[in-house]
Amino acid sequence: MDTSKQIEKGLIVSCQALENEPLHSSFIMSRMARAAKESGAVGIRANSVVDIQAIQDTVDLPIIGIIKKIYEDSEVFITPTLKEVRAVCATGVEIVAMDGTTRERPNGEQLSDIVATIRKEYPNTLLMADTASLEDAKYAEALGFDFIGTTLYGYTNNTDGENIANDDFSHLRKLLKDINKPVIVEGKIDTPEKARKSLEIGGFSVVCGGAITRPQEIAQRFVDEIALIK
Ligand SMILES: CC(=O)N[C@H](C=O)[C@@H](O)[C@H](O)[C@H](O)COP(=O)(O)O
Repeated sequence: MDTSKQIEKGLIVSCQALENEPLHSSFIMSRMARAAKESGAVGIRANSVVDIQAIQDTVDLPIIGIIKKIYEDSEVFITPTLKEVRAVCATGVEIVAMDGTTRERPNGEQLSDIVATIRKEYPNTLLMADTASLEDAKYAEALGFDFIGTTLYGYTNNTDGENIANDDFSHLRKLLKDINKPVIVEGKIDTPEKARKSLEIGGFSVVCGGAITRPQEIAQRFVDEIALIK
């Protein structure tokens, strides 16, 4: 089945727990993915080859695969170099997501070269650009990405402190005006209402992570609310 059709107007659940998080475990991430599927999610986003493989063994939903890796010489950390992009593609995921900002990449690599190489080596893998700004999104669209994600809005120096829901989703609205490729809304979508709004405005699909799969974030919201009565 066509991956785009499968994920259109649906919920993609990001099942990620880094080494420093309580649920860091491929087994647990695979169970998170199963729970997401049982709830009607249409796709999964996952970090690392081992997590992707565990999830592939557990659910038959399309996966957006990434590898987070820190390099000393760059702020880019989501599937930053050709090496990680290749490793994600080799798992057979339907979509590989990578940093799609205009920032300098590790080892002086160019995003245009990575895209050209991967299109040749993995012509069937769809490419998603994790962007932070309208400028990034235009750049990624020009490079031929299949999906533009809002993933890094609020997470770069020039967007620090921003939130996708601010000002009635003004950033998303601007993107949708200027970008023709499908926009996947991701990052800080922490309520069902925000997820619905993202799609009503014109988002192609919506990715939710922490609000579903990071219990420490979920519990914190309860604790913070309760603290208000003291
Ligand atoms: C900025 C960054 O590192 N984002 C990562 C990208 O894969 C994940 O840590 C997020 O959980 C994911 O984007 C979903 O977002 P949220 O958890 O806010 O729903």
